Amino acid sequence: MIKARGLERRFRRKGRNGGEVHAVKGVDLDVSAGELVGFLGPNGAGKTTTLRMLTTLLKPTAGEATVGGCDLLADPLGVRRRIGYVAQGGGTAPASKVVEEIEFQGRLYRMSKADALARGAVLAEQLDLAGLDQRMTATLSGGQRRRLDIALGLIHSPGLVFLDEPSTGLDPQSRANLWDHIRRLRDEQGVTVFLTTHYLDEADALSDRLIVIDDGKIVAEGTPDSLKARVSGDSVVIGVSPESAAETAEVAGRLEGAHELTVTDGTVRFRVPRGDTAMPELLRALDARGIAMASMQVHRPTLDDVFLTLTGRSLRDAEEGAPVDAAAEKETTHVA
Ligand SMILES: Nc1ncnc2c1ncn2[C@@H]1O[C@H](COP(=O)(O)OP(=O)(O)OP(=O)(O)O)[C@@H](O)[C@H]1O
Repeated sequence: MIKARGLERRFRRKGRNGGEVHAVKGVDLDVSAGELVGFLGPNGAGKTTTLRMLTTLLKPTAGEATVGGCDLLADPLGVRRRIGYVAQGGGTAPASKVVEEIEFQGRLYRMSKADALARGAVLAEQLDLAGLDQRMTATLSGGQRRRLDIALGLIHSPGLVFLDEPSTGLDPQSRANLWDHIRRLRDEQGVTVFLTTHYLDEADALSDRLIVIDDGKIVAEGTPDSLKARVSGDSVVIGVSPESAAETAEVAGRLEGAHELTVTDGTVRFRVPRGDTAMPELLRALDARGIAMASMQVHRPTLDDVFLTLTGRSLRDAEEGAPVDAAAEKETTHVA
């Protein structure tokens, strides 16, 4: 469905300070039909720029790709006919009725009014929007508006849909509901889904496969579980009194495979291959020395741990350090 080789995009910064931003630095992608792929990275990593290239909205500075079986550079129209694109923030006009948006989107794809409305009715059923066609889009809830954005992106029945940050701005319940709908698009309609996200939970819950991008380059790829398996061991955090912290660390350090040991005041942190089996042994050893444990947490590795292992930074820290102009020139309309 998607095959990209060496995709690159540079931007020239406007203004006196000028300079160049190398937003995407040679990206290779392979996505098969029926996959639900998450494209994960911090703000400013190059996700939207990659997506805009793959959807023909932005010309690559270098590289090549086929999307939906059509060559990106030689046949952009063919690509557009075969894909749906739901931009960050969507593209509905607040003063339009839902039915008008559906008709308008159908017209962009040269569909007859009757065909657009018939397809709109099917999508409304699938995306839980039935009965809302006479509502002004401004009166829809965040979740309903996001589902309408997706319905508009699917009006021409594309086999591949690109979703840019689909759940941004939604409350937890609407996000979970939207994830359900996205999963069903793939499971029940067979639509291939390529979505960008900087939410670890979204990437984890939704994607069959994750592609992680940082600073314009792919830094990892695999199922969420296989990526987590790259982080060696469970993370353990033990709380003891500050006076017994050093001795606790010494005991923990003797556990088989214990590593990344640190001590701060009364908190001892380390990683160990199997936290669940190591803990009883540690408890017995501390007990024998008369050390009382005040608290204990054992965590399976998270995608944030994966990102930290790969880049030396936590995904959240990377977000905080992201450039502020990342939102510049974001698309807010659907591909026509
Ligand atoms: N039109 C533009 N002109 C100049 N720089 C740009 C332009 N578009 C993007 N950039 C820069 O390219 C880099 C990648 O931006 P991009 O929007 O692709 O990141 P992103 O991973 O999608 O981030 P976000 O999660 O915030 O959407 C950033 O440094 C951004 O500032």
